[in-house]
Amino acid sequence: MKKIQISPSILSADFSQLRNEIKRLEEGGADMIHVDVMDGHFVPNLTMGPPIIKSLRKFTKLPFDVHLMISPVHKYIKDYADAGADIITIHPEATENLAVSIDHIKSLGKKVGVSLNPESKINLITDLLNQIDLVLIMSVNPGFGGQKFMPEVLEKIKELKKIRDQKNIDFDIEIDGGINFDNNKLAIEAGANILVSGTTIFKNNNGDIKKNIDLLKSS
Ligand SMILES: O=C(CO)[C@@H](O)[C@H](O)COP(=O)(O)O
Repeated sequence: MKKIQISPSILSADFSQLRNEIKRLEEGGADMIHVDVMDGHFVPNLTMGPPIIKSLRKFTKLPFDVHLMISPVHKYIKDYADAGADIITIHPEATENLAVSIDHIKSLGKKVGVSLNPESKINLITDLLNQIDLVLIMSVNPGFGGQKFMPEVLEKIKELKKIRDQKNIDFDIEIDGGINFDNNKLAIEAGANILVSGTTIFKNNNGDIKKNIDLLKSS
């Protein structure tokens, strides 16, 4: 079984204190830092671009797990790679040619993630799974933190895990959206090994990040 990892989403952090928030996440045992990039077009919200990632890069050695919710995405991939992203995750619907965008991310020396929205089917990526390092399953419609977990996506995770076993290939399964101390177990049992969480990590237990990360990891 793969090690369970936590990727806290800084969408729920105090933006005026991002450097300190990242330090708190590092001290609290985060395995990576999840950066939600939104363009107000692919999703109905605007967040951060490469300069913010670049300015934070020097303050942590943790990998930056960058989720690009932007369309068209292809021409911006290099900017995020140059800014210091370690994992670059894109949506199949946001690029004209998913295989070409995957190759581009690899050519920049970065790990490739592909994300599926709740309504997106696995067959969008089945043929490319052997090229992908991470599949990010959205358990909310992307755009905002603090939304309600959609349990129906657990079936998609089970199916992905089955395909991974059958094809004997290796990729991480990450889940994102509404993850809390009740559904973390369901996500892990279904096959997810990386949990993204914003609200639960930053807001629960008076913002005790270490406690919240430990609780999310224990299943
Ligand atoms: O990308 C998104 C939302 O679009 C997520 O990364 C959320 O930011 C996770 O936040 P919570 O649902 O845990 O509050």
